[in-house]
Parts: sequence; C-alpha cells; structure tokens
Amino acid sequence: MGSISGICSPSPALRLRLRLRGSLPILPASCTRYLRPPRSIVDLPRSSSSSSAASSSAVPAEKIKNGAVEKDPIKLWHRYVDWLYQHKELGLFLDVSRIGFTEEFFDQMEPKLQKAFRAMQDLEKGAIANPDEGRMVGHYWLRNPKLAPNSFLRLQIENTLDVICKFADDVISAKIKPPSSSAGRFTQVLSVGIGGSALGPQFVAEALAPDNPPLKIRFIDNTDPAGIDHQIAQLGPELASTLVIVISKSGGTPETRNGLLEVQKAFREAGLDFSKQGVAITQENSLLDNTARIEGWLARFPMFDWVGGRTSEMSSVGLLPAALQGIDIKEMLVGASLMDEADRTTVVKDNPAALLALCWFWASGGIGSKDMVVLPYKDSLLLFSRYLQQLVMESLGKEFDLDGNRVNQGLTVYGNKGSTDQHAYIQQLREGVHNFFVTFIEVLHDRPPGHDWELEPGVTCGDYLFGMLQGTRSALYANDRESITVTVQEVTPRSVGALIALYERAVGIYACLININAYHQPGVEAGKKAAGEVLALQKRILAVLNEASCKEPIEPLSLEEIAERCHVPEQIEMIYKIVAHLAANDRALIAEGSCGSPRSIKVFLGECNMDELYA
Ligand SMILES: O=P(O)(O)OC[C@H]1O[C@H](O)[C@H](O)[C@@H](O)[C@@H]1O
Repeated sequence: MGSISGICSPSPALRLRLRLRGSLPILPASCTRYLRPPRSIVDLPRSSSSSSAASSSAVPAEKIKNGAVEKDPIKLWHRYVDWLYQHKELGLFLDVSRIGFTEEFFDQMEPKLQKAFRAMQDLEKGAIANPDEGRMVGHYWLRNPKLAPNSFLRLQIENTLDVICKFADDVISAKIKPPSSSAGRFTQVLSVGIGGSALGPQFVAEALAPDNPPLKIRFIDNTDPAGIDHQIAQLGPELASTLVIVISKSGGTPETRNGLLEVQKAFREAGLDFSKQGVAITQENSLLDNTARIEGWLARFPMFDWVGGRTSEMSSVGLLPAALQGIDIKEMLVGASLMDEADRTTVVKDNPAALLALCWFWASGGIGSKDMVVLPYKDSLLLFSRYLQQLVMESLGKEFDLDGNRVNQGLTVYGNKGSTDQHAYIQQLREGVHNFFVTFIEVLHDRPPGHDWELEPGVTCGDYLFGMLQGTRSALYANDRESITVTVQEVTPRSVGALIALYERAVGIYACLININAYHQPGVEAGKKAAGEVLALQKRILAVLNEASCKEPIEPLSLEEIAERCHVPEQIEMIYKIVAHLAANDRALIAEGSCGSPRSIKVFLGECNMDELYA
C-alpha cells in the first residue's frame, strides 16, 4: 500500500472535534485522510489494480450471491480503502465497499461499462441519444458550453446564463421592481411548475437557500385548489411584491396552466397587473411563451428541447429561482462541471458515476429487484430523494428496451433523511423484507467552524448525527444489508451541483447497461390522456343533467340513465365517481334511496321535490 504524501495536521475543526472527544485517537495513517477534510492534496493508498483490490477482500461469488457478505473487519477495511473514490477538489468521497460485488462481477461488467462510456461520449458530442423523440441530450453542455456540438448552441447557453444573472441582480437590487408594492422591491418568488419544473428548484431551495434570502421562494406544484389557496393566502399582501415564475418546458402542462390561471385570478382580485410580475421559463413559441409574449410579461427565459425536465436544474429552470434566492449558481455549475469531468474517465475505479451504476446493477440484478433507499443525514438535503425519484424512476422505469424487448425496467427510489427515518421505517430495513440497498449521503461539517457546542462532555449534536449514520450503516450491514455512502464536506452550491451531476451521469451509464432510453417518458402521456377523457365525460354529464334540470318538474336521473344519455353505459362507475365529486363540491345534487347504495341514487341540478323522488 503506497505511503501517504503531504501529511498535514488535522484541520482546526477536526482538532476541535477530536479534542471534544478527549485525546486524539491513534488512527491508522491510511484512515487519517478520510477524517480530515481533504483541503490538502493527498493521495489515498490505493492498490495498483482492481484485481489486487478485489482479491484482498473478495468473497467467493457464490457466497456473496447467497446473500453472505464480507464481515471480517480488517478485510472490510482493506476493501473500503481500496475502493474508496475521492474527488480531492470537490472534497467528495464515494464508498462502495458495503456493496458486495465480486472481482468476477467487476470483470464481467467492464466491457459493458466501456461501451457505456463510449455512448456517453457520443451523447456529449451531440448524438441523438433520445432516439424515441429524435433528440440530442445536452444537459452536460449547460455547465460546459464548449462541449455543445455547435457555436449556436454554445452561444445560446452562455447568453441565457448571462441574462439570468443580470435579471436576478436587477431584481435583487430593485432595479426591476413591482409596480405597486410598499416594499419598493420584490420580496417573494412564487414558482408555478410541476415535475422537473419544480423538483430541482425545490431540492436546491431546501438545500441552499440562505436563512434570509433576498427573495423567499414558495411553490405551486400541483392543481390542488386548496394547495394553491394556501400559498396565495400565505403571501397575503406580499402578493404585490411577488415575482411569479411560471415554468413549463412544453408550455402546456395542465397543472401548471391551472396554477397560472388561479394566480392570475388572485392578482385580478387584488387589483394587481400580473404581467408586471410574471416571468415565463419555457420553450420558445410554446403556448406559455406565446401567452407571456402577447400579454407582455416582465421576462421570458428559454428552455431547450435537448434538456429534459428531470435534468433541467442547471438550465434556466433551476438557475433563475436559485439566483433570485441569492444562491451562487455559477458555483453550482462549477461543481457539476468538475463532477462531469471526473465522470468522463474510462477507468471504472476512478469514475464515481460508473461505480454507482455498477453498484446499482449488482444490488438490483440489473432488473430493479431491489429499491434504492436514499438517506441523507442532513436536514437541508431532505428533498434529494424526491428529486432522485423523478431523475431515476422517470429515466429508468421503462416498458421496452432499445431493441423493443418488453423489460419493464426501473429502480425504485425512496427515503427522506437520517436520523429521522430511523424512527420510521429503518426497523423494516434492518430486519424485514430484504428488497433494498441504502445510499447514505454524509455531510462531514456539522456547523460553521467555531459554532459547535458540547451538549454533553466531548459530544455535540453533530456527533450524534454522525454516530447514527455510522451505526445504521453497520447495523444494516451486520444483517447483510448493502449500502453506498456518498460523503461531501458541506452542503454548498458546488457540492449540490456535483451531487446532481453525479446522479445524472450514473443514470445515463446505468441506462446504457440495461439498454434503455433514459431520456423519454412515454408512460406519462397515458395518464395525461386518461385524465383528459375523465374531464370530457364530466362535461357530457353536466350537459345531460342541465338538460334534465330544465324540464318541469326537474327530472332527476339515475346513474344508468346518465350513462345511457352519455352513450357510455360501460362508464357507469366513473360516472358515479364524477357525480360524487360534483356533489361534494355543491355542483350537483344527489338524492339517495332507502338502501343508500350508489345504485339507488338520483342526480339532479337545482331544486327538486324530494318527496316525489322516491314516492
Ligand atoms: O415542464 P413541463 O413541460 O411542464 O413538464 C413537467 C413534467 O411533465 C411530465 O410529467 C414529464 O414526464 C416530466 O418530465 C416533466 O418534468
């Protein structure tokens, strides 16, 4: 094992923590680096090749395949050190030692991974990597415009970033301000968008927004009227100093359109001119773009068709909301760019995204047989799992592979945060059905230097959090539950950018390994279409009820009669559900016969003589 170059004393923060725990523990030299933030350039002792790494701790495949995993602590230590990935500049570590892949498995996967690397290289050069939609996949260009396949795209990316920064600066400095607010400046951002037009901005806001941001952000990310009312009510008079950002790549998503219409209604009722406070982020000439242009909204920012919703955080979708909160978006881009660069190496052991994809394939058998539980032990990363749910499951959850074979692929993601989740479902993880592997996200810095506090001799809150993570990792592993640990020094724009890039690339590589298109979402359309059919049926029901209500006396209708008049007798159950929802919102009236069964109800609009109804 190589010697460690550049030994330096532990950082003040670490020395503080170590002092808090009493005397400096005697740590094997090789692990000192891990505890100390790698601000200095150090080289971890790594074996010269994967074979020696794997052989020093490899367990016979049949043993591992049968669920037995390496338990010898010294062998585990060697496996840990030999496989530990470290990005020195980012201060990011990836520990895959608690995933039990064997040397044989690694060797088997090497050719597939090399093929995936070539596919990712082609993708970044502008290949049609989304063949089902005939599109390029260019989210990596957003943080390194020089990679874009032509100067036009490069300039689009660079110019968009410039106008985003300028606009945000002008809003924060009140050069751009609302027309009628006593505050004299914008104080709030209301983001209206759903899916990839919300999840990234929500994750980043939760992770990085300062305690007192220049503009505080809130989200309408659904078509729930109560949820919309709640956000608008919370804004109250501050609606007058709210910048409304409507985000929709397609420009036609129903939930987002509904949110916009509801917000515009609130503006009208408050006597405010929405166009003076509205911003659109959408593809050029989309319905939303044209609406914003025609209505003269404050600003419009482009989305590009070669950036998918779930990989749009580094586009105007994520950058504008973040910048308005005072988040350093250029640092986010730097973090993503540094991670991208690391993910371009074809040496698997030095490629963190490839290592993640390898672990996912091993743990889930390449068919999603195990779920990915995401457990950040940091409150501010709470929404990372929700963000990854779309990025991973909308990318990998596909019915057919690229050769047209029905594969029903996927990788299920869930989780919230540790140690909180230890008091919720870790019981099942530790002892119950073994259908998962865990990804811990570890953040080494607990508090800004000098702000730590001992809540008992030599122990801080952060020590508990650290101990809970390590304890859970050990307890799960002791019961053969595998895990990955991603470690960052602290939650910063740079580390968040790196995490996003790491998982975007890992999804891309894994998709190559399982031969699916990670960049389209055909299944979503089915749900949208079905929703449209429900609304169309509701309109027909209301027309039939209106007609019946115009008769003297009013003609209450049974469900069968409604279904017959709508010419869809087979839809009687949906008709009942629609009628029940209408009645619950006082938009239809239901009278029930003595048995109270849905079969005996009569539906009508307006007043009706109830005595005659069941006479
Ligand atoms: O940004 P929009 O076009 O409004 O789309 C919002 C979301 O809609 C669909 O659900 C897609 O599957 C998502 O990938 C997308 O993020």
